[in-house]
Amino acid sequence: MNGLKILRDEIDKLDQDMVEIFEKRIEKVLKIAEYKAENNEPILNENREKEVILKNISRLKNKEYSNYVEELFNTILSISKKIQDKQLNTDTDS
Ligand SMILES: O=C(O)C(=O)C[C@]1(C(=O)O)C=C[C@@H](O)C=C1
Repeated sequence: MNGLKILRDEIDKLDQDMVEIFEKRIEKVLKIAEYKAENNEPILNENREKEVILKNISRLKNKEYSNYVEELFNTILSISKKIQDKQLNTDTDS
């Protein structure tokens, strides 16, 4: 096995872990959507989003990646809101 193959296999494993974690995160996001629907809370919580981004930037060993982690979490948060919105609207329609 050459070096490139080894590295790609390692990336594949990390990607697999990320997808698993992503699905677990979505499960929690869906539960929060339920809570929000029951308590008439809006999907968007800007303060919480800022907290999530800052907390995860602070976890970086290499702060040079700060902007990338911010970009990553903005994407994750945007997906969360899409999923919550879809769930809430599907529930209302049914
Ligand atoms: O914590 C919440 O209120 C959520 O709905 C979860 C979440 C997230 O994905 O972390 C999603 C949307 C909100 O704007 C903030 C955070």
